[in-house]
Amino acid sequence: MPRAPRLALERGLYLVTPDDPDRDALLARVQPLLPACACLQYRNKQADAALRRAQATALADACRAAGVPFIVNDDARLAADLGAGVHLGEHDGSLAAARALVGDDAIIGVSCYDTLDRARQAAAAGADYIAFGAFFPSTTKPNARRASLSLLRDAAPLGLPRVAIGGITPDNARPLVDAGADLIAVVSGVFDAPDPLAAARACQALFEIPES
Ligand SMILES: Cc1ncc(COP(=O)(O)OP(=O)(O)O)c(N)n1
Ligand SMILES: Cc1ncsc1CCOP(=O)(O)O
Ligand SMILES: [Mg+2]
Repeated sequence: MPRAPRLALERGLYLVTPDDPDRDALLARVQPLLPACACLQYRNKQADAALRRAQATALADACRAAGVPFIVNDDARLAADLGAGVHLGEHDGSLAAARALVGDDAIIGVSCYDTLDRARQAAAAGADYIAFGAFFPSTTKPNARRASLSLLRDAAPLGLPRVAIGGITPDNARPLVDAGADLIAVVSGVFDAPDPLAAARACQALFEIPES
């Protein structure tokens, strides 16, 4: 029987934060975008533990107020302390250890990169979503390994939400959605856009069913 996450994951934009060195500045960049997000991930690969905790706490409060599921990258301990979900990559510990920390109701997402085998293992271990990518060259993570579109289709029988990541913009995301991505995870395609709110809305609009 599948577990129900605390806040159900809707299809749409999975916004991921850039490496901002300031708590209030990051909050000011993210907060206006929350109405256009299905989900937010706090990711900061430059910050020390104190800044990460301060930024994650501020974002967790903002997400709670906006009704947006909140996920912490890499750090299940921090996620557990904030009542958040956690995203785990291949170097971020086991799903079982994270589950023991965050509890049964929290969302745990797993990076599956370019392999269906990893997705099968994540599904069997109780992941709440599986993430594939990078689908395009990424300035945020230039050395990310690349994935092919067919993976999104091939992962459908696993029955979990499929997340696509890596170099995604409102202009290149359509084929990912058509191939079955339930969420598109985006950093620079929103935050580096001339108008981040317009970019976020354009990503979210890709999931809207056109009126007939
Ligand atoms: C939604 C989503 N997908 C993939 C990743 C990448 O995770 P990981 O491989 O652990 O790399 P880092 O993000 O930790 O550099 C992600 N964070 N989110
Ligand atoms: C964390 C991560 N994993 C694969 S690509 C990537 C970075 C995503 O950022 P961007 O949307 O700017 O390419
Ligand atoms: Mg990681």
